[in-house]
Amino acid sequence: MLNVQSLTKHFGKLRALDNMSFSALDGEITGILGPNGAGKTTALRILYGLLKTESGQAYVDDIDVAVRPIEARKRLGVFPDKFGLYERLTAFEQINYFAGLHGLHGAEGKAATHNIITQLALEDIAQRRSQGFSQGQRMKVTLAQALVHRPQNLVLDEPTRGLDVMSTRILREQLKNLRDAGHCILFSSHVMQEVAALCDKVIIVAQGKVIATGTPQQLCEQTGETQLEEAFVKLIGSDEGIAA
Ligand SMILES: Nc1ncnc2c1ncn2[C@@H]1O[C@H](COP(=O)(O)OP(=O)(O)OP(=O)(O)O)[C@@H](O)[C@H]1O
Repeated sequence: MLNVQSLTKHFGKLRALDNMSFSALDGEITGILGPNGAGKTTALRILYGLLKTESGQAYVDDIDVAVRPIEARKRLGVFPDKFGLYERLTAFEQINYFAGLHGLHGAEGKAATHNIITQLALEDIAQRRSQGFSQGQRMKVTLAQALVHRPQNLVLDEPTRGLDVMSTRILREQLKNLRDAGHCILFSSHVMQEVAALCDKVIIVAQGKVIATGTPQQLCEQTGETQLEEAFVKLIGSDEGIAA
C-alpha cells in the first residue's frame, strides 16, 4: 500500500504540491491523471525518496519514507520518469546489478535475475548489450530492474511514453498480472485512454491538488458524464495538457 498525506512542495515561488493526499491499495491499479505540470512526478519522487517534502508524510506499507528510507525502498519498485540503461552491460548484467542494489548478491541475485527474465519473457535479449535495444526492449529491462527484488509496491511515472502499441500492450498485461497477484500499482499519466483502460481507481490532480478520486465509473456518475474524458474536463474545468 502507498499513501501520501498533506504533501506540500515549492520550487522557488511555484507551489508544485499543495496539501496533496492520496492512497493506492494492494490488488489495485491506481492512476494519477492530471495535465502537464499538475505535480504528478513531484509526488511520485517524494514517494520514492528522490525529493523531500516540506510538510506531510509519504508511506510505503506504513513505513515513513523520510524516517526509514532503506526499508521503504525494499518494498518499492520504481519505473522513473527518466531512465537510461548502461549501454555496455547486457540485459542480464543490468538487472543483476539492480538486484545487488537491493541487497540480493551472488547466487541469490542471479536467481532473482533469472526469475524476472523468465517472467517478462526477456530470454532472447538477456545476453545482449543494451546498446541498440528498441524502446520496447528498454522498457522491459527497466521494468525488470524495478521488479527484480519482488517489491509489493510498484510506482511508474508515465510508463508508456514513447512506446509503440505492442510494447504498451505488453506493459499493460504485466501490470494487470501484478495487480491480480495482489501487488499495489500506482502510475501517473496524462493519457486518458490508458487510465480508463487500466485503472481500478483514478486520482485526478491539477495545480498540486487532488480534485477527485474514484473508479472511472464513479467519476462519470459524480459528474453526470458517460466518458472519463468528459468527467475529467468537468472536474478540472479544462482539457489543457491532457492527451486523449
Ligand atoms: N526541479 C524542479 N525545479 C523547478 N520547478 C520544478 C522542478 N520539478 C518540477 N517543477 C515544477 O513543478 C510543477 C509540477 O511539476 P511535475 O513534474 O510534478 O508535474 P507533472 O504533473 O508530472 O507534469 P507532466 O505531466 O508534464 O510530467 C511544474 O510547474 C514544474 O515546472
